[in-house]
Amino acid sequence: MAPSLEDIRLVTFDLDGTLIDSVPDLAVAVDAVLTELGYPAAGEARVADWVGNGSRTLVKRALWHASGHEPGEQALSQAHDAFLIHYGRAPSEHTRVFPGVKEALAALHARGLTLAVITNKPYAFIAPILDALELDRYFDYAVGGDSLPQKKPDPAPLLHVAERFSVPPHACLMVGDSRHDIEAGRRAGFRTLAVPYGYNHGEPVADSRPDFLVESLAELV
Ligand SMILES: O=C(O)COP(=O)(O)O
Ligand SMILES: [Mg+2]
Repeated sequence: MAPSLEDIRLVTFDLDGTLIDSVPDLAVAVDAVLTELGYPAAGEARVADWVGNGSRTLVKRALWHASGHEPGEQALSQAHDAFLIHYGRAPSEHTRVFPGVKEALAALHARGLTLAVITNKPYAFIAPILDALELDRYFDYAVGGDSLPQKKPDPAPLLHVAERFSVPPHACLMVGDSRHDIEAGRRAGFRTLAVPYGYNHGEPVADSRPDFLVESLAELV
């Protein structure tokens, strides 16, 4: 049964793994960094396991896997800078919108709900990607992983958006693909909805007990 959104006024969406399949472009950038450092490419399947805690953590996991030890802060910073340059060159070339997403966003937007993106991805990449995939028109606001001192699973980015639009948390819904999204939503007092098709680190998102679970966001229409 489709979740009832009757008293929901604000919907916040995770980006990577929920709205967009971004791993193909993330993997190109990660693999470019690894290759420059003389390591073998990691490939999309591994990169998908490493996404979700922000770009610095993504690069840290890639270096750790390649070298067999935890990278030092300086080496990590250099590799992360290189990643940002590579990813910034083509952040949406092979990235696709998941099925059902556009229909759901269009329908919710038409109903007059406020829609926002809350991702752990750096803020600078959000607008270029949303523009290129023609999703920008649906969103009123976006928060990146570097917009505030805290990122998901901390509830702060969610509470920031609720406050920005003066909507009480119980009238807000967080939509995501991973435990971090559901945990952030629960801690913020939002209702939570999960999709099972994203990047959830081998841990079914149902295990984090979202209020709703849908196979596709088309079920929201
Ligand atoms: O880890 C990232 O860079 C982004 O992940 P998110 O959009 O799923 O929050
Ligand atoms: Mg995600």
